[in-house]
Amino acid sequence: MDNVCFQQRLRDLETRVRKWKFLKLGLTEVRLRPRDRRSTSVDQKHKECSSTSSSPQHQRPNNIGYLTSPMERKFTPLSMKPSPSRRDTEKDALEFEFLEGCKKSGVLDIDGLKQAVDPNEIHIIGLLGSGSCGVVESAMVKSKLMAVKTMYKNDNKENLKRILRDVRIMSLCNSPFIVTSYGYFMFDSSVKICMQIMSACCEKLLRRIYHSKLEFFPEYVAGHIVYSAISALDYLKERHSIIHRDIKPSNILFDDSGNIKLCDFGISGFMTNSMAHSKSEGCPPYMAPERLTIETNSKYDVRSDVWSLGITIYQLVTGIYPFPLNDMEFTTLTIIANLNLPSPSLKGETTRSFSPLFIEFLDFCLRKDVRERPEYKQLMKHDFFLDYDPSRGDFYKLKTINGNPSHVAEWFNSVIARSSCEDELKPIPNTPCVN
Ligand SMILES: Nc1ncnc2c1ncn2[C@@H]1O[C@H](COP(=O)(O)OP(=O)(O)OP(=O)(O)O)[C@@H](O)[C@H]1O
Repeated sequence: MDNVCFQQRLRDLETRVRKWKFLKLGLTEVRLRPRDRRSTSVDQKHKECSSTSSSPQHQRPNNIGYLTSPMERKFTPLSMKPSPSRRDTEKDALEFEFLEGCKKSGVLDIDGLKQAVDPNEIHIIGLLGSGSCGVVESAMVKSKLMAVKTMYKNDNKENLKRILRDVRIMSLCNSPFIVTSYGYFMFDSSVKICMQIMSACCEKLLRRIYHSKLEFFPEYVAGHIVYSAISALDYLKERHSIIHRDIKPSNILFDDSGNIKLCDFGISGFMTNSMAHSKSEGCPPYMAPERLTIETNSKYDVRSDVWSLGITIYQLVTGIYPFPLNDMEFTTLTIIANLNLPSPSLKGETTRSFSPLFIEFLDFCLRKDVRERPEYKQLMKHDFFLDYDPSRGDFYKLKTINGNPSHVAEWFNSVIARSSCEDELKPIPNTPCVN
């Protein structure tokens, strides 16, 4: 018998028994909802779990119940190991990548200093948000305030793929428009990514604005988001041949100095010949028409992220998700995918006025027919994008004070000051990706 496989199975068995003992000891477990693509900025259940403990050792994953109890599992004796020809080679490769990744586990690069960190040195402070793959918490590590994303590993191949992709892409990226990773920890049943802490995502801000009846995102803030997001997406494409595939309000983050960065690479993909070749999941209400159409959903390019950014920006400046949402997600997706139905446009917007340049830019992003939708390089030549490019000197719309983009920071801090953090938990009616 292949020694590596035997050891792997033994390790799996040990892990299961350990988790089973853990459950038998009577520690309470809250089962995670079945996987869905919904992400909420703050999940009350997780908040309760995380606030009870400050040690990561006691932060038990809350999804282990239904997937790991040996009582519910069909146990395959070691002698019945599938023959090599029937083995899932992709899963083996992922397990191998996981084992390789373990070698760098616990080595954090904090402010240019690489250091080995013990998991006990992660002191959790509070919950920042949660998504379909795990929770994000603020934590103090070696006197540095960080965001720590914990993703729980199970036997599902897609789950492992997603975790490894997030780790790999976060470690690769070095852009001022992407959240910086300090390093990661890999355990038998979970992975923790330590990253730069941000103040709030656009979804949280939208909820605060909506419930406190403030003005939705002003055009100049939208311009700043467009500039930062397209710069990040173009960097991912040009430098690493990566497509994000999950652009939506909860994956665009602000810090209180007004910087805007992308996060969450769990469903990003590597492209060949500039094309993505996987249907992969995403958040359907933000998916481009070509990703919702059977003939084209396994061959699309970065222009599908341009669409998702367009929908996100439309929602931020109007407060409205531009397609009718009802119980039937299918109906919404059919409307998006139907090229004969009109695209959303700010032209018809009567409650607020926007510049013709902004309206035109968003109309380009929201062209339903992908062949008519521009790529990043074309969008980066558009005057609306150029207005927010700081390297354009006098033409730069956001005049800086002492080198700081003060306008965005001022707007962000005034929204936070004039709204309540409880509002971050309250969904907005007719908006996707909320609980
Ligand atoms: N670096 C960070 N600093 C502060 N908050 C963060 C950070 N990263 C993530 N968050 C918060 O946590 C939320 C969930 O994070 P993330 O999207 O990475 O999780 P996920 O499980 O991959 O979710 P999704 O279901 O959207 O794919 C974000 O919407 C954001 O509010």
